[in-house]
Amino acid sequence: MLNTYLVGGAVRDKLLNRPVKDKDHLVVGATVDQMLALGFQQVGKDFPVFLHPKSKEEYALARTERKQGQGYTGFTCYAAPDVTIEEDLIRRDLTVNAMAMDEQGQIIDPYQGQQDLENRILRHVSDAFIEDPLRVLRVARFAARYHQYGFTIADETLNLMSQISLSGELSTLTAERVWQEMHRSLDEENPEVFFEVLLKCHALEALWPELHRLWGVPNPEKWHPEICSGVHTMMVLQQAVQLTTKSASPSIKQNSTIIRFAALCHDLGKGLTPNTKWPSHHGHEKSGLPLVESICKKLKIPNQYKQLALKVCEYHLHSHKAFELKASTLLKVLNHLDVWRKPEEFEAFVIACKADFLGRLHFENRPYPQEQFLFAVMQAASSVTAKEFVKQGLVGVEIKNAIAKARLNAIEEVQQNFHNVATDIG
Ligand SMILES: Nc1ccn([C@@H]2O[C@H](COP(=O)(O)OP(=O)(O)OP(=O)(O)O)[C@@H](O)[C@H]2O)c(=O)n1
Repeated sequence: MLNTYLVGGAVRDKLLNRPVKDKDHLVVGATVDQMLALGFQQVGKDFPVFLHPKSKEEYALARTERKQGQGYTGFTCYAAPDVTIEEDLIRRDLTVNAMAMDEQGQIIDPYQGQQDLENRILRHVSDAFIEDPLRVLRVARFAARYHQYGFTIADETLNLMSQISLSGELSTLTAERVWQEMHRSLDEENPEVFFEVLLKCHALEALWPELHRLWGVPNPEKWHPEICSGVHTMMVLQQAVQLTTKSASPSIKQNSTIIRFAALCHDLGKGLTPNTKWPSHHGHEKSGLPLVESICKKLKIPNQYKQLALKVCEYHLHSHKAFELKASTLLKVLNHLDVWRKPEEFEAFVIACKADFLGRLHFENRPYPQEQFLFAVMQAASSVTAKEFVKQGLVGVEIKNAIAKARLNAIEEVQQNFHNVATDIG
């Protein structure tokens, strides 16, 4: 009979009454050969992890880990029947992740994880915490996820996270791991907490200087009572969360992390404004584009994320000023956004712009009639297609010109219909 325990996130989330996604099991006192003889399938390359023959859940042999080399690689692990459960649990990142549950449902908790769970504290288990720089990002992500329950990070743990960040070790993490943590954080209810934690522990400046530069960059008080561009960006991110959950359309929910990423990047250009020009940021939409490109390249971010982020960065002010734009400018923007081929991306674009508008102190509950207007403009313009002009016998460039003209007329009609709304907000 194997001596197995449920460990890690499954125990933590069970105690928090949250749904358990992955069940990880720990096996104490067994050998690789015993596991194979019982029909388990070995999957781990670096240490002995197996899949259960029926449930396919993960079972890992108890192990200790020592860091040998630099960075995220360079661990030597020792897995053998004499490794105790306490020895396995002490190598883990947080006390709330270092609990085990035996088959009778009894909790094994040598590092006071339950107490920290009750006190809503994310605390490292031992000094070995600093051996793994990924933990800086993991703890920031857990802080974002459990913020809703009132969790905060213990001061000593935050100090260790600063120590790791300032040591330069974060640069040893692969792009994929970093993006995985950022992406998972964007999917949480309070992704802004992820970035705020990274700011506090000096990881933001090490990982994304383009984003870090926004803190301390002022905006005009009239439009941005919160003043700081970094604070504004965090408020926009939170608005993007609100707009991509609950009552959002299925396609918006499906693209929620793409929209949130675009919200995060929309004002990067403000970090480049010379301080002699503050608090105005003329041209920040264009100057932000290479910064968005650079973050996406560094993290090897999927193309869909980059495409929307670039569009929101370049055209968010056009969205806010939609009622003041000429029909020809509106048509140009629709062309740039390629709404004819990507209508769903346009919906995502408008939501990200709306998050920017609402993500300001005291603006949170304002209406954003630009949303309805832009959809009406898009729909009217999209309803014009080549078909009718082909029927009339037009060919080549004549068709192109006729479509453009008809689209302009359609947009002007929508402008007339929205005339009252436009004068109200003007
Ligand atoms: N860098 C890491 C990665 C993992 N772990 C340990 O391995 C467990 C399982 O890791 P993982 O599945 O990545 O995380 P979960 O805690 O299960 O969290 P999530 O809900 O995000 O999957 C963690 O609870 C933690 O005990 C760790 O100590 N340090």
